[in-house]
Amino acid sequence: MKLVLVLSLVVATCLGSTVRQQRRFPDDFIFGAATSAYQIEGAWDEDGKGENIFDYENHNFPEIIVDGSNGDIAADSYHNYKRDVEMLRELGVDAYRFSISWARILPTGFDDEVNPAGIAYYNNLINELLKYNIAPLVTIYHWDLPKTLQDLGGILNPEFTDWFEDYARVVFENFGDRVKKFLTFNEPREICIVTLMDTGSDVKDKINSKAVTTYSCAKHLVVAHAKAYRLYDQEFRAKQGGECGITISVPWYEAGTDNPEDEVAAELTRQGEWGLFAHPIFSAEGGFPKKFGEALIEKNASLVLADFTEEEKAFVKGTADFFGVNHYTALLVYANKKEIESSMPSVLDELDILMEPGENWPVSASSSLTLAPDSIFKALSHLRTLYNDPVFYITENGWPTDSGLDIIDNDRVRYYRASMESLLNCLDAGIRLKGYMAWSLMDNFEWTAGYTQRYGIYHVDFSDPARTRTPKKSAFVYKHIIKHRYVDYEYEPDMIMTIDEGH
Ligand SMILES: C[C@H]1O[C@@H](Oc2ccc([N+](=O)[O-])cc2)[C@H](O)[C@@H](O)[C@H]1O
Repeated sequence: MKLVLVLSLVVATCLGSTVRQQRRFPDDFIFGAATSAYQIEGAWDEDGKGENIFDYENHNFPEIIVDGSNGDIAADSYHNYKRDVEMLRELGVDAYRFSISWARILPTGFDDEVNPAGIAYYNNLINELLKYNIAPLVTIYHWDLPKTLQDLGGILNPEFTDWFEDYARVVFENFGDRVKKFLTFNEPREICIVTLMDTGSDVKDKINSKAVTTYSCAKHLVVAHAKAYRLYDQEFRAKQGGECGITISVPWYEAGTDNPEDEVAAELTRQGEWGLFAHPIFSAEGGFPKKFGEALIEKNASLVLADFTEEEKAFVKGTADFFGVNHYTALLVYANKKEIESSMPSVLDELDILMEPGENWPVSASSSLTLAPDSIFKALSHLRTLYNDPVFYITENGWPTDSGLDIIDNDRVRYYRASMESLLNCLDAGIRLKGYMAWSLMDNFEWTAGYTQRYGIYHVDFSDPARTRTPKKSAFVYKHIIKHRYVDYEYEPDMIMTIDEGH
């Protein structure tokens, strides 16, 4: 009897692990890789491109960047786009997420002067992708605002919403016949809470007025998004047949203990960090998250949450065909425990909250970025409940390593495999997750970290004028997952890259 019990336990355990190992991604799950214009293109002033805020900042204030570098040449994708597409074919991906440089197609930021060379560049890239059945997923705005518009107040100018709508029209008109998925903005949270602080001429003033700045920025940004979405809906969708969404960065904020106060603090953090941007678009209520605003006021905050008018709420609500999620990491949240002022100004500063990674979570080359357990699943489960089960795409997810030759990037492989398990957990739970974009296709200019952090699954030699690209171990492992639709922990690549049939 005992023997039978032991045997059935062994069989059940083996079956359990076999089942776990063989969990598969459905055939229609979209795998891809992502980049953004300023981070890879280079050719900063070539063929009529206008200056953007990063050209200006990084040329004039190089001390902001860890290694004093800039994106003038970056991975030189402006001249290497055919090699980029070849890499995508090697990987066997279904989609490529890239962004349009606003100042490359509209050098002054306004739509009265369109740069034909800029349009031609993106046409060439899109056509090259389509030649090999790789679907373009286009981000309209990935942070690189034309300098001319920044000089007029940038996103804080209420007219920004019209400038963006005009720009989006040029994008839909020129590329929408072939591009079937658009993202209006990449990461409003970072635009309004982080990069807004880095750009423009008077950084200190901006930090002083950070709350007002964050809320106006958030409002202008989601209204601009809604204008572009409604424009697509009314003038382009019927003939082009595509979809339009937005990408929000969603780190997972988890209560540090079972204490209900920590759960309240965690939810306030979620709402203050990404709810400010997701709630107006995806919630049934619309506008800024009410509970978050009330909590701020209760704490005698000096800030008052300036909400949307009823008309604005209705205009913005429901303006996304899908929810793009950039997800990298998680933090544990503790109420009433803040010991130090955080270096990054935040609308949460008024609340007494401590956030830190879990003790045993592996840390990457970026100290704030750790491998947190099952955080994609936790984040998407929560978003699904809050926002009535939207369709999701993971539009970025990746792992930084230090600069250097990290071709055998085992840490990145471990991270990607953990992410894949978390994606499969989402699919098992019935979350409507349709695709995943690895950040990044190749090493690139990592904002204030310059070239000191590498996220690529292809290495780029930045000392080589040709910017030679070499696949890392993670590229082979990702390719294997895409091809076989499951995570094979036994797989050790031979490191010889080829293009398989069909691509
Ligand atoms: C590496 C990429 O980073 C993206 O931005 C973020 C934002 C927030 C987090 N986070 O963990 O909270 C991670 C990355 C950005 O969109 C992309 O351009 C890359 O730089």
